[in-house]
Amino acid sequence: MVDRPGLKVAASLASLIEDRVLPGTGFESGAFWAGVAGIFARFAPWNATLLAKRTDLQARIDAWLVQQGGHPADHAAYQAFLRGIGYIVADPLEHPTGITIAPRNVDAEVTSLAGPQLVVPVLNARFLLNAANARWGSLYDALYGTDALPGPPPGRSFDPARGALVIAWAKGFLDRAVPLAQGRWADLTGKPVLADPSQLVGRAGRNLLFRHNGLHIEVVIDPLHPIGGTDPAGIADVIIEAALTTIVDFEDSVAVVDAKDKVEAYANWLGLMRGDLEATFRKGGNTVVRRLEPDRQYVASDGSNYVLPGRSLLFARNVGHLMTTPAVILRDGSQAPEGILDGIVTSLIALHDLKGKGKFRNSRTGSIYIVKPKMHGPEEVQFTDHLFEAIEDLLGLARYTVKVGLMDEERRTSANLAACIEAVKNRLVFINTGFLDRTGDEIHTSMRAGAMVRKGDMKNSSWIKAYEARNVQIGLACGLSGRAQIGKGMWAAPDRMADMLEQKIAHPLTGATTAWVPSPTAATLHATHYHEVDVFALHPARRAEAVASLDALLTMPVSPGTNWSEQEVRDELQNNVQGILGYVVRWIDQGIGCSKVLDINDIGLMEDRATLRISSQHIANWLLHGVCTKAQIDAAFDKMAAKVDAQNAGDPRYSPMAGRPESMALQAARALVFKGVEQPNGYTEPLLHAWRERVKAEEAAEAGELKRKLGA
Ligand SMILES: CC(=O)SCCNC(=O)CCNC(=O)[C@H](O)C(C)(C)COP(=O)(O)OP(=O)(O)OC[C@H]1O[C@@H](n2cnc3c(N)ncnc32)[C@H](O)[C@@H]1OP(=O)(O)O
Ligand SMILES: O=CC(=O)O
Ligand SMILES: [Mg+2]
Repeated sequence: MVDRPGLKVAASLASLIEDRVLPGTGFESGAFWAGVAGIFARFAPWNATLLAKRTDLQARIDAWLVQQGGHPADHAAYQAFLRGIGYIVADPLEHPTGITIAPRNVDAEVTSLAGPQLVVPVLNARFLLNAANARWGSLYDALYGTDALPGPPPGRSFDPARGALVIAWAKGFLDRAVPLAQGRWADLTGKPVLADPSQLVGRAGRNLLFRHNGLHIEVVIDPLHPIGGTDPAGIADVIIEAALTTIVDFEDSVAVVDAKDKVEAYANWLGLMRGDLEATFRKGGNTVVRRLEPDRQYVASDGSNYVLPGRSLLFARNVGHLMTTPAVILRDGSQAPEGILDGIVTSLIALHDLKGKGKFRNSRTGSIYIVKPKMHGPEEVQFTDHLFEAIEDLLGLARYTVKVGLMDEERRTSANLAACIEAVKNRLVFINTGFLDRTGDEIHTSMRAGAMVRKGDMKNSSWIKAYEARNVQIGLACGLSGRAQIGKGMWAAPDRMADMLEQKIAHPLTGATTAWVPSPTAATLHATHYHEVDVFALHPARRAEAVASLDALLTMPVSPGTNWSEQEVRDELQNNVQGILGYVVRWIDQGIGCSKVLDINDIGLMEDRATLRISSQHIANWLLHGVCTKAQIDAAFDKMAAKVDAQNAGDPRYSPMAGRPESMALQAARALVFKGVEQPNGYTEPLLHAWRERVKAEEAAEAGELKRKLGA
């Protein structure tokens, strides 16, 4: 650690900031750190007070539910109780003036376009670059390489029958998005004549650029290409605008526990904001160097240049208010709140973009986009608003330059959504239903109400339907249409693209202007939904709907009975335990924060800290209410440890867990379940961090020992 005015800062972080971030921003290091110390002095105690309030409210809810003897039958009494303890506050939409958000200088990707939002873990430069470049994706590749179309997965050599299916699908899509004046794209043999010629907005060589619902589609015409050569119109590919926005995730998809990890994360964000991030890796026997794509150049019909962004608009998801970081130590010797540090450093780094110091532009309108997760209720959102004001003052930025994406993923936020929106109304750029964290919080908040329904049945609960509907309805009532995104949650089955194509169209149909996808391929396929549905045209009808009731939102997913068979209980436990172990073992032992983990049916599911929160809270709930015994959970851990070991047998860095009670990963996984009831809001971070730090300390000690031996 090195001393800086009012703080101790990890040497690696001080060096990143002073040697690589501050130069070019116009800030001098001493003044910068003094300003940072001032922000911590003001906001760290406030942050602690907010966390204490979370604990206090949860204790009151627990006590009330115990006193009621479980799920209260009387909705009115429950609401009155929640209002009495300050869990529910006054709804600004009930005020005659209502609220209309008013963010300024927001990019078109957020205000007036509807399309996919990709999420990418910040620690993986190869994925980060791929995500930023996922603004454009090949529809042919996305269809050919996934299960989007029927038939066996493609092998090494080109399968012409599958190729024909791909082309038929893509041309069917063009028929709907860019219809021809006569006939179908499949029958085209020459130049297309469009039903609406104004859809042709540019050309690049022979390629044609079309626009539909604000999104672009480039039809690649190349008769010399192996595919184009066999196509009657010479069409070699259909490239579509895909991930309009991407969230660079510092939160639930990464394992960041110390200064070294934080510096790596911030350095990658710096590379994105400066435009010089590179990743070199081996793929398919070749060395690949991946960089950010430049903007795309076309010629409009009047001969002028038509330039389109080559990259997705990037947001940084900071961590929430809960955790602290050893990267900065405050004057009283305590660790700094990590969310405050993230806010300061990610904004500071984004100055490189704002001041035009980078190779490319991220925000063309001069905004910094930060997603703030896991906030509980309006006071916590207001805290973020004030923190961002202080950061703007520190960095000499105009008020409301730093924008916020508000995750609606905790119950107290859903129950007070309009008040939360009001708290950041001048900087709000999205609301989003993070249904995974939200499910974890649903279980934890009502832990004492009774045994929850099975995990798979959660999606049919009345609370989740009300939650999803209210988010859109309240968003529209607060004027988000045309000003900010209304977003839907993650498609957590990255290999199930046929299912995604079938189901995720529901997101734009409900009025969402964006929805999360786990990969560039998923972004390309999901983008087609925003051609099928003109989301903005649906908004007036959605806006006219009555907002789903608060009572429905507050209805707890407690099972009406617990007479599950022994087999059903075993299946439920094993499914949850397998997900927990498969995810935790990589987090703890290898520092991997987001994984594709096989579920009990061998389907690879995206697991992150939010899905872990659900699984661990669910088992903790069933144990608390006697649906299962500790012995049954132990048996599930024994059986699934062996299964997860077998699934990872090909990984040379993997340490088995079965029969090894000393495995730190296994101990962490067990603690998440057996100490689940007492975890703050059911979060998994405190235990994950503690165990990962132990593994890192052990590895460092072993490395030191080896060095000593080699030196001796
Ligand atoms: C509840 C929440 O908070 S959800 C938000 C947090 N979740 C996420 O961020 C999920 C992001 N997605 C991912 O991390 C990954 O897709 C995983 C872990 C789910 C699967 O990863 P893998 O098993 O390695 O994926 P898979 O082998 O199918 O594909 C890898 C290829 O896809 C690309 N890819 C996969 N996901 C992404 C992504 N999110 N962004 C960019 N590229 C990606 C990789 O770059 C790689 O391509 P390359 O070889 O050309 O570099
Ligand atoms: O962050 C997203 C979620 O679903 O949780
Ligand atoms: Mg979340």
